Amino acid sequence: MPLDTFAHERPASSAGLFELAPAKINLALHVVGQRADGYHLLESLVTFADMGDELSFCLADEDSLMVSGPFAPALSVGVEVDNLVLRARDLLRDCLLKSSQPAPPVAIHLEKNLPVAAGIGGGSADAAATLRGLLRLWQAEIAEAELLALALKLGADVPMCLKGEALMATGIGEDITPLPELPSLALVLGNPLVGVATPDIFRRLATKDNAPIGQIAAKDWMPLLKTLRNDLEPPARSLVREIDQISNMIGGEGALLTRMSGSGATCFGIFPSADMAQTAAANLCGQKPDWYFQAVQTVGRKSGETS
Ligand SMILES: C[C@@](CO)(OP(=O)(O)O)[C@H](O)COP(=O)(O)OP(=O)(O)OC[C@H]1O[C@@H](n2ccc(N)nc2=O)[C@H](O)[C@@H]1O
Ligand SMILES: Nc1ncnc2c1ncn2[C@@H]1O[C@H](COP(=O)(O)OP(=O)(O)O)[C@@H](O)[C@H]1O
Repeated sequence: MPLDTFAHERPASSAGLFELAPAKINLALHVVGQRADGYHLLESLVTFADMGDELSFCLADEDSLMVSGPFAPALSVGVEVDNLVLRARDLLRDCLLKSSQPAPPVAIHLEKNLPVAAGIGGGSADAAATLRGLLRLWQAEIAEAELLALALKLGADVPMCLKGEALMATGIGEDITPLPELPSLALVLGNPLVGVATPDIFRRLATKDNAPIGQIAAKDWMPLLKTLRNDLEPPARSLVREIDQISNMIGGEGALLTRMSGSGATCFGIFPSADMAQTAAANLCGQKPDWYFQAVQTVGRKSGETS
């Protein structure tokens, strides 16, 4: 028997300890420099959706990972060993065994609801949810700084996904300042289902020392967000021509603002209300049934409707 079994069928029961791996949304992303190792220095205003991949964890006789859901097929090639869920499990187990904490075999089920290589951090969110879930399942303890360091080994976005709250990320994405004042927003996410490799987009950047976001002291978030950008948008638009189209389609439904998240190709629109976002997503699905459109509400301070 292989150590990790991998299948796309939903298991008979997905009972077990549950973790949501919410979609990450970069409301703004400024590239402000580059480190000697090639990683880029960012300032990014990040929030998280109320939906995402869904993971469950059960103690078992042997380790396994089962993947189901609409985007499971997108993970089918070569990801049996590379899956960030397995990398997170193995890294955490190694770390716990060093402090003599037990980390017995576990059956993991991943319901892949988020498009893959889409700029909304599905893999990073899965890795973070695995760390959170296994710590609970194994009733293990680890200092927060050590956990964040472990998360960073899995990817620059994994520490922020561990937090799952509105925040400002600096450094390569790992320096996190919570932004509890950021309101909950009604968004529509749209993706043409063209996967984008993050390194390709960073490589195509024309300028790496762009104007920073700087101090945030906002009361009126919409005017502030309109002054901010995603510096990865021009290189992504030049690579994936559908980004123009999807952004215009979301804008045409009455969004107050449209932007791309992360390295793309997912674009989002901010809508005045959850009802308007739901209607817009339904209209967009009707126009392009083969693309991905999803209305979401982001985490954050509840402040009624977006102005
Ligand atoms: C661009 C962002 C914005 O939130 O999101 P996604 O588009 O991936 O969702 C992130 O910075 C992605 O973070 P993550 O996907 O965890 O990146 P990693 O696995 O650590 O790195 C993948 C590759 O992206 C590039 N990279 C990543 C982060 C960064 N600050 N500078 C970089 O240059 C490097 O080429 C690296 O080899
Ligand atoms: N559980 C996972 N979910 C998604 N992608 C994964 C996962 N494990 C490994 N990957 C790999 O990580 C890469 C980035 O995926 P993802 O996190 O979805 O996109 P992005 O970095 O654009 O937000 C993909 O090319 C995929 O092969």
